[in-house]
Amino acid sequence: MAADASYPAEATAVLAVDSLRMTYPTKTVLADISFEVRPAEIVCLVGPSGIGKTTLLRCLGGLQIATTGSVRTHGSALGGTPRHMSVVFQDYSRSLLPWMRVGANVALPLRAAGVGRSERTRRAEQVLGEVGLEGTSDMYPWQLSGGMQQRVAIARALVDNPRVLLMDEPFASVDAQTRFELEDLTLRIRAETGVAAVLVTHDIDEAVYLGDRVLVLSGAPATIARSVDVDLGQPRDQLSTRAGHRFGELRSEVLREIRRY
Ligand SMILES: Nc1ncnc2c1ncn2[C@@H]1O[C@H](COP(=O)(O)OP(=O)(O)OP(=O)(O)O)[C@@H](O)[C@H]1O
Repeated sequence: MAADASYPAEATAVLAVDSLRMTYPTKTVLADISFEVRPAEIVCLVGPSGIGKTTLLRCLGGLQIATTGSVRTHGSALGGTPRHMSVVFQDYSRSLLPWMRVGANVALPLRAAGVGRSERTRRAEQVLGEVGLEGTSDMYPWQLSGGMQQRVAIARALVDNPRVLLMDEPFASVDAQTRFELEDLTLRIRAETGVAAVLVTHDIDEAVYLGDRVLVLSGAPATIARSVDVDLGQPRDQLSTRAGHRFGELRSEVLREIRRY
């Protein structure tokens, strides 16, 4: 796995969550959540529906403020979503702006950061190429397939060279074949850029296939019931990795933990 050479040597975690607790007016959803994410690591979050996965991801991204506890990135406390962090949501049709062309959609974070037009255009073209969408800059998102639109959303998340990607069920709205392609795209991007990712998924096989670690949330309020190290090595392959004995063991381990509650 490619570690990021530009990452400060003294820092060991791109994200450090300590004793996080989240209480909504009606109930406490998360309690005492602590974990770290290292540079270039993919951590998958799984757990039953309604357990608090999205809530946790929103707290990690500074989109929601935890009731108590802390989220630190590069050693500093979060105050909103930092520039080196990007979020990819499940619903690409709502996250892309339909009145803007693909290139402009991808370049949005750079525009917000005050990057000039020619550099924005250059970088958007480059990152569209990296996700396999060269030549689509002048199209509108609605002229592309669902899988292509999610690639545009991933390109936009990558355009400003993030150190952490937060992904909330990013492949749940595409067909099975496209899902495999986007999973492999995520692994390739991580290998090439050293970006770390926290990915929420309902699909246990996907969590094991993509993750270096799978965190299982359970209970009410939810805690991390189990952290499973995925010792499958890299690179992974949709056919041979998933058919392997160890893959089956890891999948069973995660499933057992989810079913326990
Ligand atoms: N803004 C809010 N105000 C009050 N309760 C909320 C709010 N957002 C989420 N909740 C509640 O918090 C709990 C966790 O929701 P969350 O969406 O984080 O779960 P999840 O594990 O991501 O669910 P799913 O897997 O179905 O997407 C749910 O009971 C939900 O109703």
